[in-house]
Amino acid sequence: MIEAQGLTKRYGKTLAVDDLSFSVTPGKVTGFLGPNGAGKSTTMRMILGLDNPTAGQVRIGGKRYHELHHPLRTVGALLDAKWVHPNRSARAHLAWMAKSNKISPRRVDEVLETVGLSAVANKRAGGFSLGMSQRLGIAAALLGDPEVLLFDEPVNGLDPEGILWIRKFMHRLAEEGRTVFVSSHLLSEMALTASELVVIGKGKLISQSSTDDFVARASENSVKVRSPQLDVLRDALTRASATVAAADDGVVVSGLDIAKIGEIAMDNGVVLHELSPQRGSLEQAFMQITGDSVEYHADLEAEARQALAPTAN
Ligand SMILES: Nc1ncnc2c1ncn2[C@@H]1O[C@H](COP(=O)(O)OP(=O)(O)OP(=O)(O)O)[C@@H](O)[C@H]1O
Repeated sequence: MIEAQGLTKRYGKTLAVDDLSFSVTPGKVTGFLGPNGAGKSTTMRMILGLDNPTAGQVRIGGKRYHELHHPLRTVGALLDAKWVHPNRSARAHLAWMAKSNKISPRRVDEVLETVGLSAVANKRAGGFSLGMSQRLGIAAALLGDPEVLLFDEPVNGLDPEGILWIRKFMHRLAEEGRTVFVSSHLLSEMALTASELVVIGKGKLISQSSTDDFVARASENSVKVRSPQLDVLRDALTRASATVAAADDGVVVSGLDIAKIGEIAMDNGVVLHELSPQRGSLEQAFMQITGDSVEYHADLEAEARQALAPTAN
């Protein structure tokens, strides 16, 4: 469990993180999203005690990072996959980390096996591909068998196979009951990986919710309708103040809920071939909620406006 309360970080005039409160619970993959410069890396560094908050605090399992007796046994992190001595082998790198953190050397071969690097364990890490380096970084994060795992942009630059591997691996860690907190720019990938989202903009919290709710709240409520009597239906729906737009082989209706559209069709003796809710993508939701030049929706409007407003207030 990670809990941030009023977390704030100022670098000179830049307010990188601004009164941020959120929680990340075990047993799920929680995505950490925000436009460039939103403050994600700064937040992760504060969680890991690499940066001190200007105000507020963040706790892991109820403790600040500096209060943890064996930090690597509580929280593991992948921040920079290339952070490894290039001439050291993968095994030597992990053995050095294990030793300096009083972790059993047996764990080294276990984690190499877990991330599928056993066959190259004695090869120079400097010669690793990005995907292999990411796996080595993940192995290092797993060394202390921690309950909490943080990954900053773990799929950046990976090929589809590498991305799929990371996605499945995160799911597995969450299924084991761990707390998995992962930032990424790849929204479509995040939609498949994370069931929960913390979204920030300009250092402030915009939303914390399930991924499904985030997309649903931001997507305009619209319904796809197909019918052999579209003209009759279009007139009836328009009379009921719905907006009807042509789409492929049918129409997309907004302004009425799906049940009402079905009832209007029935009242007018219209046969329906399709009546289905339309869902936006995480990309659309993200652009809508974090972009400056768009109309915000429902209850997110006030939160998003506030979060995206200039910070000099
Ligand atoms: N050490 C630092 N000194 C000064 N300003 C910093 C420092 N680290 C971050 N910042 C500033 O704080 C803000 C947040 O940066 P941060 O790297 O946390 O954002 P981010 O969401 O991780 O962005 P990206 O996705 O582009 O990596 C930015 O305006 C950045 O320029």
